[in-house]
Amino acid sequence: MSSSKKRGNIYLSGAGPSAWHEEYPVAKGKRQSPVDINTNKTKFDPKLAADPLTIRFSDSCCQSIVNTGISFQVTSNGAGCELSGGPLDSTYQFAQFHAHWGAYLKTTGSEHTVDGVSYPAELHLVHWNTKYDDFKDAVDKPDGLAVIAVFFKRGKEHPGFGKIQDLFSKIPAKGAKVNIDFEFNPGLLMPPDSENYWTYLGSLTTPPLYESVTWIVMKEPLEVSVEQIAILRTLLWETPNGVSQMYNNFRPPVPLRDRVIRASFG
Ligand SMILES: NS(=O)(=O)c1ccc(CCCCO)cc1
Ligand SMILES: [Zn+2]
Repeated sequence: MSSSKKRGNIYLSGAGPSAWHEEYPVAKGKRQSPVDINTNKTKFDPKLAADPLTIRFSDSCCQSIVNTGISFQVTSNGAGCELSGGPLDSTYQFAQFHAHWGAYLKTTGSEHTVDGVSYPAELHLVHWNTKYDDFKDAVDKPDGLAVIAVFFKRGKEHPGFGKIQDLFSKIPAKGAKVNIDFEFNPGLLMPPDSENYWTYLGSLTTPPLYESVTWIVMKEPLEVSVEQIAILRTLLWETPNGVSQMYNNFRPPVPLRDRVIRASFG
């Protein structure tokens, strides 16, 4: 078994994201993610406001949390959690949320950037198009997924996210999974104003990098405390030098190519 396979850390094995194209040629494709959102080049689209994005979450949709080896992932059966309107032509069902973050005392961490500026972390709420049978069927289709991205910024504590972080100690290693036996509404993780967003056609930001995602990037970040950002790094992952704290599990922005990022606001 090659060391990169044994140490399945896609960010630290070999040259990391810049080498992904060797195994996944689509990494150099025409609709890859994440991207830098240059606010001078985004285009307001009144149609996005005419048919408002409808985001529905429920108290009973989060079932378990797992250490995927590259992030935490809260998995849902999607009950009562659906996304429609805005840039979407059909109903998408919630499947899971996870996040990406940076290193101690660094400003990087998010995957998307805004005018070249990173946030310390970025949350992804992943949904699949219900025109397909299930997530697995949808995951590699051009209109298969819709992901809501929420930037985290340092500020006041977010008790709701803290409830999820309290479970991190129970999933110390890749593959570890525990049930969530309390009500948690993922809507808690949306910023106060979720009317203003950017949207563009992109991809998964980790291998297999399928070009199947309609991205919906919230303009307003969610405030979490500096301690909560630090707690993200208490999750553990495998590295070529053994098990260590999980951080820098983000892909840096890739070229926008022939795409325009639309804004739901003027
Ligand atoms: N960072 S992301 O939101 O683009 C994202 C979402 C979902 C997956 C899972 C792909 C499973 C392939 O079988 C991978 C990445
Ligand atoms: Zn992600």
